[in-house]
Amino acid sequence: MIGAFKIKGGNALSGTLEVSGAKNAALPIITATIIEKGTHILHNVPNLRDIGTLMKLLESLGLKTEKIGRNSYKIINDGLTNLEAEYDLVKKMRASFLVMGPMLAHAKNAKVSLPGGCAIGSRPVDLHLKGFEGLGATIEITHGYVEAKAEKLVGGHIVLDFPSVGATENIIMAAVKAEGTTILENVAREPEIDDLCNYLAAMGAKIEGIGTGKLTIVGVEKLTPVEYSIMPDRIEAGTYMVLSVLFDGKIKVKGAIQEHLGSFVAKLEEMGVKVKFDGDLATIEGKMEDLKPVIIKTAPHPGFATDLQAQFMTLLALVPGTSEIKETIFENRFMQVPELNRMGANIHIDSHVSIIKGVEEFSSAEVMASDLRAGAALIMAALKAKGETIVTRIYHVDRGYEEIEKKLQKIGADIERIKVEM
Ligand SMILES: CC(=O)N[C@H]1[C@@H](OP(=O)(O)OP(=O)(O)OC[C@H]2O[C@@H](n3ccc(=O)[nH]c3=O)[C@H](O)[C@@H]2O)O[C@H](CO)[C@@H](O)[C@@H]1O
Ligand SMILES: C=C(OP(=O)(O)O)C(=O)O
Repeated sequence: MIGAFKIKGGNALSGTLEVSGAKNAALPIITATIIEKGTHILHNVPNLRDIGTLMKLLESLGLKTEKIGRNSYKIINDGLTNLEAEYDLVKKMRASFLVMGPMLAHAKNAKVSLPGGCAIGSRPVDLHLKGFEGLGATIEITHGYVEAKAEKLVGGHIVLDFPSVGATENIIMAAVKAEGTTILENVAREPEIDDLCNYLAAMGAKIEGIGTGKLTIVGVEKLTPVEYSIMPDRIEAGTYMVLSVLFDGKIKVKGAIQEHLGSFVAKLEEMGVKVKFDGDLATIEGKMEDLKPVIIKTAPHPGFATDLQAQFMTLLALVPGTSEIKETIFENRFMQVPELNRMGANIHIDSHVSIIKGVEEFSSAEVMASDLRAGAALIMAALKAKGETIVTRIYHVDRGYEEIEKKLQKIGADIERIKVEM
């Protein structure tokens, strides 16, 4: 038996959806607690499967983790008792590889299983490893594990070939306690990187250039554990804003930070949607029947986020005319397409481009979530489709959306968590 959502589409949804803490900020920040001994307190941590997996990994390394509130954790670091992050935990989630930089910073020694690829792409880690080498570590890869060691970490000048989010995070965390100054160029500028840097800076790390493509990190001897609250999830916010467009703007989104959503909002506006922000409350104005097709290309931030591509496709599938989405970050991130087509969409993949011809409506079907954002895209299609849709393999969705069915029920959705035979 496997978890699924049973969704009866067609209900008129309205109300306010609240965004939780950002998964993609919480995960690196949790790994950063490995760097320094002491008691770390984190708030606004979303209740997600990925968070549970990472806490287990931290425990396996010798840290103690305790949930001290609905979205708060106490992480006690009395020193690492194990310097090996095992395949069983790392394979469940790519972000597990982010323990490597912190372990190096803490113990100058780390053995971490290679994460391998996943449904959306091959997801290599060569840039992470080059960065560690640039800080003086030696790297050995044997039997599916990466072992990194250093007598001491020393500041270096590292220029990334590509602004990789994970590599930027891992290298920053390794560098904050390295001896001397590290200059990191062509780094990723995703808001989650700023959140990680702000967290490290709150602990006493010296990082200049936060929010830019060049970071200068002056190593410090010691950090001081602090209490920190994770930023809101801009991908969850974007997902719910797409849902709002699908329901003619009847849904407001609380916890949407305008500066995090620039190119996404620009695309909505190009389609004819008006987006207003009152603080962190986003309101959508526009009717589905008036929307125009658009051409989208995913890109590193501040470009259009790959993590919003699948959800946006659900919207474009119902917009008259022909839209296009080019995916440039991951080689296999159109897994939602055959499933959306099973629900009546007219989408054709030509290499890295999806050509989307708008249809009038979706029809209900049994469909399968292949990955996290594809799952969200299918749930939204199901909420629009007449009849009953079953979305299976929702464990993917649980990796990244906190209590999605409860949030959707509150705005009038007929969605229920069930078990089905697979
Ligand atoms: C730039 C980008 O949009 N990154 C996304 C990526 O981050 P994530 O950190 O997972 O991925 P990266 O940003 O590292 O990868 C971006 C690209 O760089 C390549 N690469 C990466 C590391 C490496 O060592 N070698 C290498 O070649 C990858 O194959 C990929 O094509 O997935 C996350 C989850 O979906 C998103 O939140 C991030 O926004
Ligand atoms: C694919 C995602 O996450 P991860 O990098 O953890 O696989 C995502 O957040 O959309």
